[in-house]
Amino acid sequence: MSFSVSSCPFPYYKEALVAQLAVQKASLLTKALSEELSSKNTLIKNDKSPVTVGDFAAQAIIISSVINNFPNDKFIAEESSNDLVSNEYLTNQILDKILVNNVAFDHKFGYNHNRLDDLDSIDKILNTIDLGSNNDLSKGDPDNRNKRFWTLDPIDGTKGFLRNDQFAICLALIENNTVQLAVIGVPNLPVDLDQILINNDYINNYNGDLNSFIKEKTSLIEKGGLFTAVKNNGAFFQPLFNKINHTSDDSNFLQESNSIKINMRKDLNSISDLIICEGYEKGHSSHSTQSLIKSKLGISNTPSNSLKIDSQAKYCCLSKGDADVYLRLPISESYQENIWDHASGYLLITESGGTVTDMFGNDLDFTKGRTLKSKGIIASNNQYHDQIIKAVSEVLNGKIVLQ
Ligand SMILES: Nc1ncnc2c1ncn2[C@@H]1O[C@H](COP(=O)(O)OS(=O)(=O)O)[C@@H](OP(=O)(O)O)[C@H]1O
Ligand SMILES: [Mg+2]
Ligand SMILES: [Mg+2]
Ligand SMILES: [Mg+2]
Repeated sequence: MSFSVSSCPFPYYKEALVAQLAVQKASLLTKALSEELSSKNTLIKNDKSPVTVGDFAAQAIIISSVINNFPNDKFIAEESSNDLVSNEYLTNQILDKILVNNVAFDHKFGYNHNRLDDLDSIDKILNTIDLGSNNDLSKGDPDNRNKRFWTLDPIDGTKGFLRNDQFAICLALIENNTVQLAVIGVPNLPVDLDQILINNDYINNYNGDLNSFIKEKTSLIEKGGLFTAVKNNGAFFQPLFNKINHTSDDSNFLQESNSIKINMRKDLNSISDLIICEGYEKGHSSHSTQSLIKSKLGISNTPSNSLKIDSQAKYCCLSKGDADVYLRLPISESYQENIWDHASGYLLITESGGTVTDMFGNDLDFTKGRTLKSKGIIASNNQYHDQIIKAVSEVLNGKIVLQ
């Protein structure tokens, strides 16, 4: 069930290949589900957030694929089978979707290696899902310094997924206390974000049947991105649903495959030219604090300067120059960000020329357990990072209560 590649000078060569294929396979399944009504079959977890057949299936596929190739590796992943206990309907659905997707994946891409994962029973699926939390990396108050582990968000932006809007499949490898490899699949992200903005202009001035107009326009837009970053080797974009062509003896495989090297926008003329990305859900970040920060910086709050996007698709937009800053200010004093919500995006940004810090300007530490112990996230193209952090501090000092 595993496949071998000959030795390659590119760091994390085999890890990157396995991660890309696993994320692509999970993306195929979740993309199909996001267009189906039955995916709205949702459980609500103890923290009141939704989880779907797609989240569980994607987690099982990716963990199984990685473990088959790296049997000693460990995971910190979002989902747990506890949330599925005795739900026979959902467990059957998960197995069914995984088996159908195996056929679809082989048929669509015609990969000629053995299957990545080996999920053929409900027990195997549940045990695999729990490899994401049943380990010493996740329990108690772990110190994960100097350990090698993966962190996985099988569907980031589950609420966006349920709206058939933006969501992301996010996988990262942490070793030597830093994120070394990141792969993100964004099935619904337009390849060219400008097309959405152009459409918004058309839409504002359109007098006919708006619903059918939007349906027709958006169905023509090419969607789906696979983003890969390797520490000290850059960030890359390729279409998510194209065959991934790697040759094992290629020392520079990321450039040689379908992918293009990407970079954040640089050398803007003024701070008011910054395009800001924020979360879509009002319950996940403080839109009011973010508005105050934008106005302090002199950035207008128009739809083309301020994009509201679910999931780590925000980091993807920044990394290829469709936006310049991601603001995520907390809505409560007590919330701690999960490492799987930011690890992949963090490397994607730093490898495309940007910076990611907490809201005070400090680096992020992914080795302190399942959550970051810091507050807030600010990602930017670096050019005005210090000014942004200063504006955050001024706004928060004048506004002690967070929302
Ligand atoms: N209160 C609060 N504050 C901050 N973050 C929270 C909060 N509650 C949930 N979450 C996490 O938000 C993850 C989704 O993030 P998004 O960037 O998609 O949210 S949004 O775009 O702001 O709507 C979401 O990830 P998924 O569960 O994978 O969808 C959660 O881990
Ligand atoms: Mg969730
Ligand atoms: Mg998430
Ligand atoms: Mg998730």
